[in-house]
Amino acid sequence: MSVLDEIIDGVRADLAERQARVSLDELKERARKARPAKDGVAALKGESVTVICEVKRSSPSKGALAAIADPAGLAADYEAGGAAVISVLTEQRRFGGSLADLEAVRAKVDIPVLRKDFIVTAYQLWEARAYGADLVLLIVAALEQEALVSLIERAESIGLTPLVEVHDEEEVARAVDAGARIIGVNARNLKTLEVDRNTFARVAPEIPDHIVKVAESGVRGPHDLIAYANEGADAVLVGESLVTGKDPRTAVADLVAAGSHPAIRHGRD
Ligand SMILES: O=C(O)c1ccccc1NCC(=O)[C@H](O)[C@H](O)COP(=O)(O)O
Repeated sequence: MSVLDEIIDGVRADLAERQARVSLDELKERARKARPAKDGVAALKGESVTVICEVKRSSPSKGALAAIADPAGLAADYEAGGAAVISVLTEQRRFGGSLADLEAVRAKVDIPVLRKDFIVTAYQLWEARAYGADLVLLIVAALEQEALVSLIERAESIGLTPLVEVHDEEEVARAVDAGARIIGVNARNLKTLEVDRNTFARVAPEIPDHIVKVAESGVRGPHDLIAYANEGADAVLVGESLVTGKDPRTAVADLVAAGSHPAIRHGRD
């Protein structure tokens, strides 16, 4: 069984517990009262390369990364540094996240918030909206095509912007066919956990121009952002290097400054 399959087994077990406690109708009612969702595409596509900053306590590949007692405070630092979107990992078993983290972050920042999890049912989309998310991650490798199409449509219909994650050319074709407006190319293979920063350069040319392109994982600092930008990234998603660094606000500001540097060609020349 791959790491991704193991994670999803755990996600399904935790999901069943939540579904037994909270009805879909209750979630929908809560979602209706939530602040209207912000536009994820508008937040990520700009003149400069934008930065999605992640609240990530631990990971299957590295174990414990950072205690993060105050996820909302960390998110506020990210926002002050110039982040375009905050990514909140809500998976509990392997990443130490929760819906409470999502809710706390949403209450603190004004920029859009991404629910980063392993979404396999519409119930999780309603949870995302009910707890204040504006975007949701949908992982192509975790979903049959019919489910992917249906979750993208449902997400859009309730105001969520899906960030559709791929790792190879075949998954790009599936994401495009399914109607993705934002595609994230993850340098991390979720089945082996290997990180290959060449993945974006190989896979991104298959993504049509009108789709927002996000380079995910393995960004250690401005030099990696500049490399991804020159390969056509509109945005980067950064977790580990921010949560393990000493000064997240300055680290984000350095990334944002690199993203607007005139040396970046990024289809703007
Ligand atoms: O981070 C992991 O080990 C991981 C393992 C299995 C599935 C997903 C995983 N991470 C989710 C992500 O994609 C990253 O948190 C995100 O792209 C940020 O990556 P990084 O900057 O390398 O922390």
